[in-house]
Amino acid sequence: MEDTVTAINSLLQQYSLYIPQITWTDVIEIIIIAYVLYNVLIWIKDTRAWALLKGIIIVVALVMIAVLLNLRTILWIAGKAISVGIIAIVIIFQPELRRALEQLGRKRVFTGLFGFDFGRPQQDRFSSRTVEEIINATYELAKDKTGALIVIEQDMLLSEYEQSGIELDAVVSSQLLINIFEHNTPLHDGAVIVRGDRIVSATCYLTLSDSNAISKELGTRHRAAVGGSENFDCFIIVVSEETGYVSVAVGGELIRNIEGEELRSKLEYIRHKTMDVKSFRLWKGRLKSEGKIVE
Ligand SMILES: Nc1ncnc2c1ncn2[C@@H]1O[C@H](COP(=O)(O)OP(=O)(O)OP(=O)(O)O)[C@@H](O)[C@H]1O
Repeated sequence: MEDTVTAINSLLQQYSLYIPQITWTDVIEIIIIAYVLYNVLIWIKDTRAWALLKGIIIVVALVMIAVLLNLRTILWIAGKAISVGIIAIVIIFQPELRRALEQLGRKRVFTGLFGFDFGRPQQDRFSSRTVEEIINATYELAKDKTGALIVIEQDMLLSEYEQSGIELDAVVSSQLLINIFEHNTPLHDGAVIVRGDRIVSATCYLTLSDSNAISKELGTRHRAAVGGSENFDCFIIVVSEETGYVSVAVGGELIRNIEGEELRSKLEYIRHKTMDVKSFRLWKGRLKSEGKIVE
């Protein structure tokens, strides 16, 4: 065996070829870098950074042409512009970078590894009665094409959104939810925040998402649902005034036009566990493959 390895090595050396030794740390590094790059590219694709990336590719192509033609003045300007450009990118994309870091912080990798989970005690988040009340209200509102935005708190406290609205402290009931979103009533605008079995606030303002992935046919209500779920780990239900479709958003992703049974199964799930982006994507994929959602 050793003879074979030596023979192969001398053969490679003869042709000036060199195969580096790959250790298990190299493999780990390759996996980590591939994972990080993949996620950065996905993030770029879903934000304004996508247009920026295309701009950078064009600039790099122009610089390469300048190198080939030895255009020294242009190369000098490009060299000086790089450091300023990097600072400018950080300033321009500060909101996206902040959101990306927040999303990273929300991933359960570290809490799982080191055990510092600041979540609540292991008990049901809300009762199955609350699930039924939310579902009844949602589909009643959908039937009448009354727009609604219901934010269900998971692990992260939604105080920021809560404070932007009018404080309530009422047990969740379908009648109350329907009443809140009734047109031309003082509380119908904005979102309702549900914490446990109670509605804590109405007319709340959620941060609008600036994601390019949101369909152009959707307006600010859906954009607010996506934006709200980008910043916090909440589960958001949207009823469209235009179509009567029920959609849900988690982690900046939206599933449109879902059926009551699907919504019930997910609300039952988050009664006991936190729904994160990964499980939401898996659910989205399954619904798509089963043809249960229309996009
Ligand atoms: N940032 C926000 N936070 C909470 N609610 C919002 C926000 N922006 C808009 N809304 C709600 O969305 C309503 C406007 O919805 P709009 O028609 O623009 O959205 P849409 O996504 O097209 O929904 P629909 O299908 O219901 O028309 C507002 O009246 C308000 O109630």
